[in-house]
Amino acid sequence: MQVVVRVRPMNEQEKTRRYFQCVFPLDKKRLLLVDPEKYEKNILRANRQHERQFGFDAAFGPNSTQEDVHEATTAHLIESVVQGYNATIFAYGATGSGKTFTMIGTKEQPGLMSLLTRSLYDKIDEETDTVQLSYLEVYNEVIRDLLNPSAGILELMEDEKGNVRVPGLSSVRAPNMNRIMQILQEGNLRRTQEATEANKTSSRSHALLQVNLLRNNRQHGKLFLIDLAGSERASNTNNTGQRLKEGAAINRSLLALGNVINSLSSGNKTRYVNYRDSKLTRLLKDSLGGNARTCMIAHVTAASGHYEETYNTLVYASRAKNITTRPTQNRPSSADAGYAEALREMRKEVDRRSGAISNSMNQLSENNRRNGSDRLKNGVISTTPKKDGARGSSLFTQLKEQYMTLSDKQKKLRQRLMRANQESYEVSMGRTSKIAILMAWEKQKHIEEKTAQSIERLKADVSELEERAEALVDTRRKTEKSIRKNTELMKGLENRLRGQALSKEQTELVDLIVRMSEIEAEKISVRNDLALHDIIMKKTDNSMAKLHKYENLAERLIEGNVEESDRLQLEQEYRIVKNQFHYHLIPLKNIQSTVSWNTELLPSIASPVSSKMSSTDFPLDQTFVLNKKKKQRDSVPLLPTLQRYHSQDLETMSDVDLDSPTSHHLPPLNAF
Ligand SMILES: Nc1ncnc2c1ncn2[C@@H]1O[C@H](COP(=O)(O)OP(=O)(O)OP(=O)(O)O)[C@@H](O)[C@H]1O
Repeated sequence: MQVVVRVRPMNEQEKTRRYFQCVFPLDKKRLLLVDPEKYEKNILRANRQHERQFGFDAAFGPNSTQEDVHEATTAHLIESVVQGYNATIFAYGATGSGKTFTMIGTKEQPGLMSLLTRSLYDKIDEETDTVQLSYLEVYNEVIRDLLNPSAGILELMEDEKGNVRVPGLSSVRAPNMNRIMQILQEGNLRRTQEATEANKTSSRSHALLQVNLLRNNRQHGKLFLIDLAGSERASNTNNTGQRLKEGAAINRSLLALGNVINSLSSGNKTRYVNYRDSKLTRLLKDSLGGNARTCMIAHVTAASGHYEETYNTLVYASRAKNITTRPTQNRPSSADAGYAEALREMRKEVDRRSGAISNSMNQLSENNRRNGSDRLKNGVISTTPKKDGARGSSLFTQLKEQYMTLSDKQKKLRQRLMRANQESYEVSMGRTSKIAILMAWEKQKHIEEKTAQSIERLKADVSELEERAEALVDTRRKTEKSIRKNTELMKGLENRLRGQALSKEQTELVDLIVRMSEIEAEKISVRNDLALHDIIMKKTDNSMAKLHKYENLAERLIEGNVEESDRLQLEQEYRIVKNQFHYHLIPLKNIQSTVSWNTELLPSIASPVSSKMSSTDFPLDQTFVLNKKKKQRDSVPLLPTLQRYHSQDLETMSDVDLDSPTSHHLPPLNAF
């Protein structure tokens, strides 16, 4: 985790109170904090150490600008997001220390939320990338959608992949920078703000802006920007009543965040990290200990009157510096890069050759026109269009355009097939887990009413998944039919094109566009395989994380030096994690039988695109084209027949390797 500190300048009120500067930037990374007591003549404390140095990844003094902070800390994170990583930036500090100023800023001095999203727009490829925004606040442990306040109170859920989600949270497409600014402004107006002693417009909630980067409509990179509520103490802000209550809630989540930071930074890998204590830590789970690139911007004021908060913030930030995260890319984008590169080159080549052919044909047509008029003069009219280069050329060009249009349609159909495949995989895995859980519970003799309700809900989930699976089978069938029909049309067009090709250039152009269509199909195939692999890897990673957690809990319980009150909670957690681990493994164990098919209409790739695929030799590589044709399979792939779940089917699922369920071995019904 990158940790930086920003010192805000003293304001008029602080100057009137005759506070003096007590934080001094020493250089670009270090700060000196001077205890105001140094200047008081207190004999009892004369020997106390009054100065302390702190070192961070960067330190910004009172005169730093928004751009300074952005350039030195967060600008490079955008590069990571474009490459497919997740990044998180959060502003920490006491009330009035400048968090909202840094994150949101003013119209004249826009903050990181605008600067970062602007640089994101500069870097993305508008043809393939889309930006989506979600904006929520956590106030008094309640989550609200800042973009759609009528959604009411939202809940937090952890899905079976361990990802934290907020169902019902709206996300809006942000086509340009102006729209982003408008969205942010609207959202900020809805944020819970009140005047406190310490800040006239104090943000009482934690605000989380999520910027999603979609590439070809799939999740690619994610940016989380978080403006935390002030870490003040109630006594300092003279708050009472509602303010005191929310102060406690703010402190609870910040305390939980502090505990998480302490556990993660202790260097003890087996130390238990409790994210569950607050909504904030649950939301930030993936960003703190997980795979995101994280930057914390701690804020302090330079004024001596806030020495205590400044000291606490700097100690908090120093601890956070010890947290290490392991950023992982969302998807290895390089595996299909060879195909993308080859296609780009081929497209250029097609344009070049088409241009050359149409030039020479225009020339030919001009000559024919002249000859024609000569012939007319002599009373002779040519009636042989096949031999007429100009007419042949325009038909050739038309057929070529038609072929390219069909090829484009084929690409879209294949992409649809790929999406249906991926979703089928996910649906199948989810269904297997859920059925295994149901089986375990239905074997129980005595079921309480509350549990029975959960079982009913789970059954409803299973039948929803089954309906979805059936719909997907239908989509696959229809799409495959269309692909097959399209393939025939393309084949017919290819034959007509070859018949029309009069020159070597035209024959080569036909080879090229046919090959391009094949490479497009291979590229989609590689992507499909990667995505399926990714789904399995994520599931495996998640199970490994559960295993790790399970081991940690087991070790702590075995060691025995746990307080009695903690022990009960630990034991309960241990049982939940143990069961989660067990049931997570089931779809992985059954992966072959669960989803053994892959579509044969996406060509199977023996080896990744080879270096010999250069723009000069692949288009005309006839042997390659012929080999590929021989390999093409025309049999219809068998789709697995979906067996719907009925409780009497329990015994038929014997391949699910379950221990006989006991009350200690029952899977949590709602933890998935
Ligand atoms: N670096 C800065 N330069 C100039 N003014 C600043 C700076 N940082 C903060 N301020 C000003 O200080 C005041 C308090 O800042 P801000 O509202 O950002 O604090 P905060 O930490 O978000 O407080 P809270 O937690 O209560 O929301 C604002 O008027 C803001 O404009």
